[in-house]
Amino acid sequence: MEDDNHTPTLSRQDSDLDFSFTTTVASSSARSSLARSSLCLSFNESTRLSSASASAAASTSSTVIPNLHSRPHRKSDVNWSAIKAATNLSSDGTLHLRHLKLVRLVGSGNLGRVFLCRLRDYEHANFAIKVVDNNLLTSKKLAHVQTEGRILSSLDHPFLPTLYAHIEVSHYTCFLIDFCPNGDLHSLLRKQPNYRLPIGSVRFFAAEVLVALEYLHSLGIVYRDLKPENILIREDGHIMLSDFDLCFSADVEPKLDNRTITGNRRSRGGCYGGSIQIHAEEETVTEFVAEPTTAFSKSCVGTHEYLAPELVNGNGHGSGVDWWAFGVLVYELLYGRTPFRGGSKESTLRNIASSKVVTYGRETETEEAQPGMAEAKDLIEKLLVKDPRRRLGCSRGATDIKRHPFFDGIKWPLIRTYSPPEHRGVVIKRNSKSHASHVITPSKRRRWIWKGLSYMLMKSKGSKRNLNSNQNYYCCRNNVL
Ligand SMILES: Nc1ncnc2c1ncn2[C@@H]1O[C@H](COP(=O)(O)OP(=O)(O)OP(=O)(O)O)[C@@H](O)[C@H]1O
Repeated sequence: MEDDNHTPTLSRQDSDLDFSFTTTVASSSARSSLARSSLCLSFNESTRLSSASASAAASTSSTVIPNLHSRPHRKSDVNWSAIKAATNLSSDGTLHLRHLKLVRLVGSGNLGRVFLCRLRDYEHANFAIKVVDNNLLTSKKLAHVQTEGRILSSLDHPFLPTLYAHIEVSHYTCFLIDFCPNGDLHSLLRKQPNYRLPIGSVRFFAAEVLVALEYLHSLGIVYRDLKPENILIREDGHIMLSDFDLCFSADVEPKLDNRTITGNRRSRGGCYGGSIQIHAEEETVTEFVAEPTTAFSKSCVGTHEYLAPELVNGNGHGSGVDWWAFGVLVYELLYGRTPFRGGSKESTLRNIASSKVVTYGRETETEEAQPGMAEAKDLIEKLLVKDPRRRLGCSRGATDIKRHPFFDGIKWPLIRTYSPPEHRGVVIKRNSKSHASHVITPSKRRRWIWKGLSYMLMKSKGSKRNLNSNQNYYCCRNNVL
């Protein structure tokens, strides 16, 4: 229970904080030791953090809770409900570290360590907490932490993390986000024969990443660190992009474009059948286009094997770097290696910058003849175009990539409902909402009110017909609450 006499000062809070993340815990990192690290050679002037503001940031102590009602995609999420319940019970209406219980270390990176944690009073909701020790970071890295916090707080998408709380305590910055128990795509690849995924799985993961990138671009965010290590697999088998410290923001004007497509329509020659006639038909479709237009940065950031040529050349780059990296990703998932990898990091960069075209190596004829393989290669070749002005995706964004034949048959608005592929090393929990009963949410309370109301109506009217209609109404409400 919350202490009623609680004074929200740092010293009082510190006494009941669980600072166990300061102790050394044996790592059970889901990330393989072969994971490729990101590089960062220079920074945009606009994102540089002065040491004065860095130390000011480090010394603040606050809990920043994102607006609990501004996440439409989380409306029925049990973790979100648990956070809301814990926050409502908190004496000052905010979440503190003392509300959390660290379970184990799941991984560590350049900026900090990530722990699995739970809310003390809602044991069934798992979260990941990224803990950054500001005292250990240079001002450049502190700027990255700030970027990550800013980006995380703006996201609301099923394939991106939800920031449940941003806690600044003493010299620690903590981000509470969704926990992904199935590790990352890099570790998953390394468990597969020849580090390769079947083409159906490649299509599934690529489609989800594409939708996540489209969302980021529509917010004007260029991701710049796409690689399998940063694609985490959620409990339900869907993906979650992570690691937003290398992102940069640009202007974007999402718009609806009309496009005319010509296709063939088949029709019967009369009311009762007859010969089939084929008509050439023009159709106008309205498409969502949201590609950052003014995106421009000269920083060389990312991971060697995934860097686009314009990044390597240092001539400045825009959102096209994400579409290049997307091509490298599809290639790696399909072939178990990246297309320009050389014997050293320098030779990798030389291969990327040179006009070398993408090659595929010696795959067996049977593998190459798999349905979808020709389309996958065509997609890769259209994405791995050195000149960003001619690269697929660079003018109209994800909309153009979604229409590529490799993704034929995907119903994009329904993508969240597709069953994720099963693989060795991934345990998919089909109904991740099974622990909903442990949290009393406002919507549940409303349901109880409705139940009570329908019971009262039933008693007052005494009619079976009315009872049924009330029940039906209640069921309908249930679906929309
Ligand atoms: N939400 C999560 N659920 C489960 N594991 C996670 C989660 N977020 C991060 N991890 C794991 O923790 C490790 C470090 O996380 P992350 O990459 O975010 O840290 P970082 O300090 O930003 O690293 P980087 O060096 O890539 O910048 C990774 O191995 C990742 O797999």
